[in-house]
Amino acid sequence: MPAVIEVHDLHKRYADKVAVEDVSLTVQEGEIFGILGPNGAGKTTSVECIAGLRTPDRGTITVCGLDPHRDRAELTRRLGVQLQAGRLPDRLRVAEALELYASFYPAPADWRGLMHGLGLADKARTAYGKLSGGQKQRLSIALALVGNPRVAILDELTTGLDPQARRDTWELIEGVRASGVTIVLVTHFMEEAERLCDRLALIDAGRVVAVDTPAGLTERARIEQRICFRPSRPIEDHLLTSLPDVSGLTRRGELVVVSGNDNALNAVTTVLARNRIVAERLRVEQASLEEAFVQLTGGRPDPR
Ligand SMILES: Nc1ncnc2c1ncn2[C@@H]1O[C@H](COP(=O)(O)OP(=O)(O)OP(=O)(O)O)[C@@H](O)[C@H]1O
Repeated sequence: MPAVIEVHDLHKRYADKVAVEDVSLTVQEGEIFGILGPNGAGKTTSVECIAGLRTPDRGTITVCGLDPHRDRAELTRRLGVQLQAGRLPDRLRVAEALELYASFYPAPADWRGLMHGLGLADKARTAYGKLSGGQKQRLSIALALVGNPRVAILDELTTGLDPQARRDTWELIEGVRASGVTIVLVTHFMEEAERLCDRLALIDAGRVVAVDTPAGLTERARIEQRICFRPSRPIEDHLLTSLPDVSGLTRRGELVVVSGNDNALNAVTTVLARNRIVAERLRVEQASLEEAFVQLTGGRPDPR
């Protein structure tokens, strides 16, 4: 698959603050590429440089073979951008904004279709200043897509949306990807990253700490599984902690929680069976992308 975005050694500082220390990444055609990281990691600065909205201090960027800074006008026709701080004049109505933006492009998307797809049809005549935060957010997504871009950069796509609107937006984005658009998605939501992204870059303190599929990142963090159960009869800890596949055991009330490697479940159930103990309410908790995030970046995802 050809690369649509290539970033090498990106570096950007604001006065005395280094926002991006060293970011290199490649986005392939047709993929949804996620950028994940704690607050202040440099995600927005990186995508603003990719979109040509900021000039890097160092490093090279190409988007569809163009230099985002030098070839800005040319790139605008191929790139749709939804950024965190997007704002429109308060009196501009939803349909007017979409029609206006569509008129900037040689081959725009069907703006009415986008308006319907994003649940804004009944707000067509509502002024921007009267929209709720979630409606403004949906309009900014529609405006990013109205030019029929080859590449779309979406920064915090669903922040501020309720769970249903968030799921509807995910479906819309999957539809956009199916039509061949390459998408770069900055997100704080692990569920969103897992559901939508083919690959993810984890950024921490201005550097890329890992690039992988969501499953690959989880695996890379080598997080153990946890086996929780209520023993039908008392069990002594050492029967389980002495197993080579088990690394720890804690108790939560009546529940026993055993952590260990991939084989721990097998080993634990064998010991239980041998001791005629039934594991009631047995549950295996797998590692999550969120745990991988915490382990790889040392930070917590912002739950906004
Ligand atoms: N215009 C600016 N002037 C000065 N410092 C800035 C500016 N924009 C961002 N920064 C700083 O640069 C660093 C990276 O910011 P950036 O917005 O790129 O991070 P982020 O990963 O997108 O964060 P968030 O998840 O909170 O949106 C932060 O420390 C931020 O305070």
